[in-house]
Amino acid sequence: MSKLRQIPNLLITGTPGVGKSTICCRLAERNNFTWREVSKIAEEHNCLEEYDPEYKCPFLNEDKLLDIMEGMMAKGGNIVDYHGCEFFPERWFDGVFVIRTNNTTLYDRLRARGYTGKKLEDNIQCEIFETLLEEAQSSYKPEIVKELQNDTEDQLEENVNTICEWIERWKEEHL
Ligand SMILES: Nc1ncnc2c1ncn2[C@@H]1O[C@H](COP(=O)(O)OP(=O)(O)O)[C@@H](O)[C@H]1O
Repeated sequence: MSKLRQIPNLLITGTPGVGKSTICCRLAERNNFTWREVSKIAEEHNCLEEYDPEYKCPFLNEDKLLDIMEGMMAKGGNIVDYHGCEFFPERWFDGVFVIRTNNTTLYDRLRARGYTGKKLEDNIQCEIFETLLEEAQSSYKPEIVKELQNDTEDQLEENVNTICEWIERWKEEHL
């Protein structure tokens, strides 16, 4: 599938609060790419099912979501934003960026978002145990997975520049 694409598809993943949306929004603007917020797509297309009382969030019907997204991904130019990565088809992505944040910074961001109790603790643990990094490394070829630290405004700027440069390089290599 990637051979048919003239512009790449990217996956921006990481624990909630690491800065995925912020990065995706800037990337989409600078590159004229489409930002695909998976949680929003799932909500808009009724892919969310019964509520999980423990995690205070609904279950995702992954098969239904993938069917809906398949057509969107065909042409390239998509930036997919989600706090999970193992259930997407590997062929969808040319680059997978795992965004990381140090624990105390992430704690403050999630508290500011209103997270408390188990939900807060589980997300901090997810970051400490590098869950999303491992998930990405076991789901995609190592050469397309990159880890980016995103604690400060300077790093945010740097990360957006790094990904923009990566996009330009990919385009040159796939002319
Ligand atoms: N590099 C950064 N430096 C400072 N604050 C940041 C940075 N990246 C994101 N933030 C802030 O952290 C919060 C969570 O970011 P967000 O993009 O919503 O994360 P995610 O989409 O991964 O859940 C937001 O308030 C955002 O403004």
